[in-house]
Amino acid sequence: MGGLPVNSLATRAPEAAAITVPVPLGDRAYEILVGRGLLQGAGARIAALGARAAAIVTDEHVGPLYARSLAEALERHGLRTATLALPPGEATKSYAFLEKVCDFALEARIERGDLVVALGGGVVGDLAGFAAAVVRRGVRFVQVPTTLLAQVDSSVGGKTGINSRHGKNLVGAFHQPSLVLADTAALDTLSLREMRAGYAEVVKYGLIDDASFFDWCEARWRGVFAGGPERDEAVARSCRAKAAVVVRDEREDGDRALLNLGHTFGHALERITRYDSARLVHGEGVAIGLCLAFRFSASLGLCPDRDARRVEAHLAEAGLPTRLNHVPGGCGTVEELLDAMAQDKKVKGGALTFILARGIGKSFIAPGIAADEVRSFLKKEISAAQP
Ligand SMILES: NC(=O)c1ccc[n+]([C@@H]2O[C@H](COP(=O)([O-])OP(=O)(O)OC[C@H]3O[C@@H](n4cnc5c(N)ncnc54)[C@H](O)[C@@H]3O)[C@@H](O)[C@H]2O)c1
Ligand SMILES: O=C(O)C(=O)C[C@@H](O)[C@H](O)[C@H](O)COP(=O)(O)O
Ligand SMILES: [Zn+2]
Repeated sequence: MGGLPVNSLATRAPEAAAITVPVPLGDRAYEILVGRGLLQGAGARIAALGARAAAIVTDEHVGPLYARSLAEALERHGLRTATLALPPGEATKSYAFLEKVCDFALEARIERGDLVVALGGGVVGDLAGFAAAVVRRGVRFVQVPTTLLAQVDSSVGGKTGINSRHGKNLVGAFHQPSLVLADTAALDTLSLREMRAGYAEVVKYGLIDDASFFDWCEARWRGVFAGGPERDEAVARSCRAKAAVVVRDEREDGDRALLNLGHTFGHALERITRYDSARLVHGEGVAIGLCLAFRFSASLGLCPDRDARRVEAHLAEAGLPTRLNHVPGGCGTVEELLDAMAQDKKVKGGALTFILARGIGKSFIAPGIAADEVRSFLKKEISAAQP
């Protein structure tokens, strides 16, 4: 990783005050720190965990921007470091790259008391977190999320894993990080497409159970994108919402499934587009999935049409795809979509579980949804999309 990092820590403003969101999970409790410029103090904060070495896992976009300065900061605090930069994109969440990350951590002599540090988006976080869960049957890890999606969602809660040809995230483990450091200034270098994708997961929290947060999103979303105080507020509010769910149901025996709102459809679309980030990224699948979940709820007579329209209008206003015909290269057939959904982790006794809504902020878990209900809804969605 040659050359000067574009966002060298040396050129940054002094460390800003952090908003702290606690995740009180007993002996695995940890803190999420949110703030502009937090990477500046990352060396001290990570060193305080007491490790002697850190294996930094990043990708080839994020590495040149932030990895060298993070490694130097850790080394200044006495940690030995090694850095691995992986190809960016969803296809990297695979068996092949899991092996590479595990071997890298072992070659770096990462012991159980040491750290894997995931520096990047959700792809790096899920993959490196899973490697940390299985190397030596579990080493500690730190999340340093650098996308909006990773800061508001994937870095929190301990779901780690990779994709399989059978479906999304089908191989993985629950493994909580020891610390999450979300420097919201890191989002200044993120593409607009990826900001939008992450924003879909922000909106999701409002739709699940916080209508006033959805109102706030409608009024303030431009500040989140522009990097105003709204950005830190959106990240912190999202983390608080997610932490509250994770603390009451860490392993998704119940309520945690609410965080899957929009994902039954979204994950099916990711599989159909073969995890090709050029066609569809996770947050875009979630945006379409949120709209479908609301329209499906409305079609079942559960949710007012006007709420479904409001969800779609807001996501479209923020530049996100909202319909099946917005998937570049096509969304597949109804049967292909149903086939992909059949591998969803919420399936029970062969029947689909959906997260549906009675309105904005009124989502609920709906088990036992008949495939025929979904089939006729998808047929209507696809035929409505035909020119
Ligand atoms: N574990 C969970 O609870 C959870 C939650 C939500 C999503 N996910 C997973 O997260 C993944 C998606 O994560 P993502 O949206 O962060 O995608 P990503 O990790 O692919 O990152 C998106 C792109 O942005 C680039 N990038 C990252 N940070 C950057 C920065 N600061 N500046 C410039 N470029 C930057 C990356 O290189 C990549 O090209 C999916 O695999 C999804 O399944 C997991
Ligand atoms: O943390 C959770 O729980 C979520 O469901 C958050 C989702 O945004 C995320 O995409 C998660 O990876 C999906 O989990 P999965 O169990 O459906 O694979
Ligand atoms: Zn998600």
